[in-house]
Amino acid sequence: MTELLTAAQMRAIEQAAIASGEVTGLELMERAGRGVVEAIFEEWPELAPSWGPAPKPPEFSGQDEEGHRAVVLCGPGNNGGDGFVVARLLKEAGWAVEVFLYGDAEKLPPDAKVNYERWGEMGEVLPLTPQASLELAHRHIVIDAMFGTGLARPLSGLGPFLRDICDCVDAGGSLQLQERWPFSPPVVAIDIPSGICADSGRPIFDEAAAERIRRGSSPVCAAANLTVSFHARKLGHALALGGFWCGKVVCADIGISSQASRTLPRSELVKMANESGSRFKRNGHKYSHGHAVILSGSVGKGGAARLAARAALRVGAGAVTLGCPPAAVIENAAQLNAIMLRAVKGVDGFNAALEDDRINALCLGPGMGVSDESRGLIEAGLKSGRAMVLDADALTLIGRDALLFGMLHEKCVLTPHGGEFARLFPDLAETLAAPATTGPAYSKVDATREAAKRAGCTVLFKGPDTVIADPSGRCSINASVYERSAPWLATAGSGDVLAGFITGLLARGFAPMRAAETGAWLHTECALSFGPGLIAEDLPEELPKVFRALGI
Ligand SMILES: NC(=O)C1=CN([C@@H]2O[C@H](COP(=O)(O)OP(=O)(O)OC[C@H]3O[C@@H](n4cnc5c(N)ncnc54)[C@H](OP(=O)(O)O)[C@@H]3O)[C@@H](O)[C@H]2O)[C@@H](O)CC1
Ligand SMILES: Nc1ncnc2c1ncn2[C@@H]1O[C@H](COP(=O)(O)OP(=O)(O)O)[C@@H](O)[C@H]1O
Ligand SMILES: [K+]
Repeated sequence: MTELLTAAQMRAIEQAAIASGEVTGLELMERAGRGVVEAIFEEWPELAPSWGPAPKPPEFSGQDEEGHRAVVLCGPGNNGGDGFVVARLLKEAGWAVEVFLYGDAEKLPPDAKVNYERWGEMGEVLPLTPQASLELAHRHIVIDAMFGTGLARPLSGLGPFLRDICDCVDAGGSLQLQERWPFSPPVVAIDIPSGICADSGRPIFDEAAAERIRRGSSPVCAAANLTVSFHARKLGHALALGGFWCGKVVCADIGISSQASRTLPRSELVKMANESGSRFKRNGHKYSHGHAVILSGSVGKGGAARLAARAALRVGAGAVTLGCPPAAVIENAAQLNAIMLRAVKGVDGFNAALEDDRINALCLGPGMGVSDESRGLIEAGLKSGRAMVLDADALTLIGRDALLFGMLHEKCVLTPHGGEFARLFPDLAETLAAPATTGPAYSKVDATREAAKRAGCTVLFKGPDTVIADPSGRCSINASVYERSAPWLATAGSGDVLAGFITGLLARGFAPMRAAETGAWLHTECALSFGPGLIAEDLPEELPKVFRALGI
C-alpha cells in the first residue's frame, strides 16, 4: 500500500505549493520534464549522454542522424507542456527530437505555451492529425505527453497513433533496449498513458470506440513500458488495469511537500504487522491474544474453513476453534491439531458456544453453504455483536436478505470478490462495469466507499487492486501490481486464507479497518515471499518468514 492520490488532490497540492510561493507552475513543469528525462536515463543508462554513441543497426547506417532519436507526442494541456520540456532537454543532450502537437498551440495553458515557445526556438512542431506521418521505428524513445490527469473525455482522431504506440509496447516485451531496437522503441508515458483516467485506472471511451474495440481495430488509449509520474502515484496507476497499461511506474520528485495521503505508507503497515506478530505475546496467556471461532461447512466441505482457521492462528490469534456440524467432526479431527474443534449443532449449538465470552472474533462463510441453517448461523453471529469476517457463502446469503444486511454492524468486515460484490451491491457493480465515458471516471474506490457506507461496516473488495473502505470514508488500496505483483494469488482458497488473517487480527484486537488493511497486506507479502507455485495452504505457512523479515 503506497501513497496514492487523485488528480484533484494532486492539483490541490500543486496549487498550494504555488500559492505559498514555494515554487512557480513553470518551475514545476521544468522539474517534471527533468524528472522524466532522468528516469529515462536511469532505466536505460545506455541512452544517457555519458554512455557513448547511440545503437545503430546496419540498415540504419547512412541515415542522417548519428545520435539518439526521440519522438515526443504533446497534447493540449500541461501534460503536453511537460512533453515540450522533455523535447528541449533531450535536444540539449544531443538528441534528434521530433515533436508533434495534438490540438491548437494558441490554446495551450500558459506554462505549456511558454515551453512550446522555448521548444519552438530549437525545432519545429508538427500537427498530430490523422494526416501526420508518424515514424516510430529507429527511434530510441517515444514520449507520450498527450494527456495526463486532465483527461476529460474519450480520445478521438488518435486511433492509428494509439495502435502504433501499443504495438511498440507489446512488441518490446522486455525493457531491454537492445532487444527492442530498432523496431519497437520503448514508450514512456508522462504521468499516465493517454486515455487512461488517473483516478480510476480505466480507459475513457464512448460507444463508438467500444464498437471499434469489439471489431478489434484501434485501441482507445495508449500503453507504456515506463510511466513517469510526479510527487506520488495516482489511483489510476494501481486500480483496474492501470498496472497493465503503465508498464513500470516511477515517481519523480518535483520538490513539493504535502500531507495528502489516503492510503497507508509501508512503515505504518510494518508497524501494524509488528503488532500482529509474536512480540506482543510476551505477556499474558493464549486467551489474552483473542479467541477466534470459524464455522465450517458440512461433511466434505470443511477445507475452506480449515484454511481460514490455520491463517487466523498463524497471524496471531491466541486460540482458534473450528465449529462444525457434528457429522463433520471426524473429518476435521483427522486434519486439525493446534486448532480446537467443537461440534456446533445448528443455531442453538452456536448460541451455546457463543456464551463463552472469551470468543471475540468470528469468521462465517467459507464453505458454509447457503442453506436456511447457514442463514440462521449468520443471524446468530451478527446478533452476538462480535467482531466478524463475513466471506463467501455468507455474502451470498446477506445479498439475498435485506434483514441480514440491515443487521451488519461496525465490527463486521465483508470480503467480497467481484461476483460477491455484485450480489451485495448490484447497482454499484453495474455503475463500475459501465463504460467510462468521462473523466474522472467512477472507480473501485468510489464503489467500495459507497458500499461501506451503505453496509455500515468495513468492506474489502478483493482483486489485484484490493480496495478497503470503512463507513467513515477512510479508504486504502492494497494493489498487487508492479513490484508487489503476485498473480499466483489467484489460486483456490487464497480468499479463505485472507478471511482467516483478518479474523485472527480481529481476535488480536485490531479495529476492523486496520485488521482488513493489515490482513490484505500480509496476504500479498506471503505470496511475494513464497513466489510462483503457491497454493493456498502455503500462505499461512509463509507468515513466520514474513514476520522474521519484518524484524518481528
Ligand atoms: N498537477 C501537478 O502538480 C503537475 C502537473 N503536471 C502535468 O500536468 C498534467 C495535467 O495537466 P492538465 O490539467 O492541463 O491536463 P492534461 O492531461 O494535460 O489535459 C487537459 C487538456 O486536455 C483537454 N482534454 C481533455 N480530454 C480531452 C480529450 N479526450 N480530447 C481532447 N482534449 C481533451 C482539456 O480540455 P478541455 O476539457 O478543457 O476542453 C485540457 O485542455 C499532469 O498530468 C502532468 O503531466 C506537471 O507539469 C507538474 C506538476
Ligand atoms: N491477479 C491477482 N493478483 C493478486 N492477487 C489476486 C489476483 N487475483 C486474485 N487475487 C487475490 O486472491 C484472493 C482470491 O480470493 P477469492 O476470489 O475469494 O478466491 P477463493 O474463493 O478461491 O479463495 C483475493 O485476496 C484476491 O485479492
Ligand atoms: K501521458
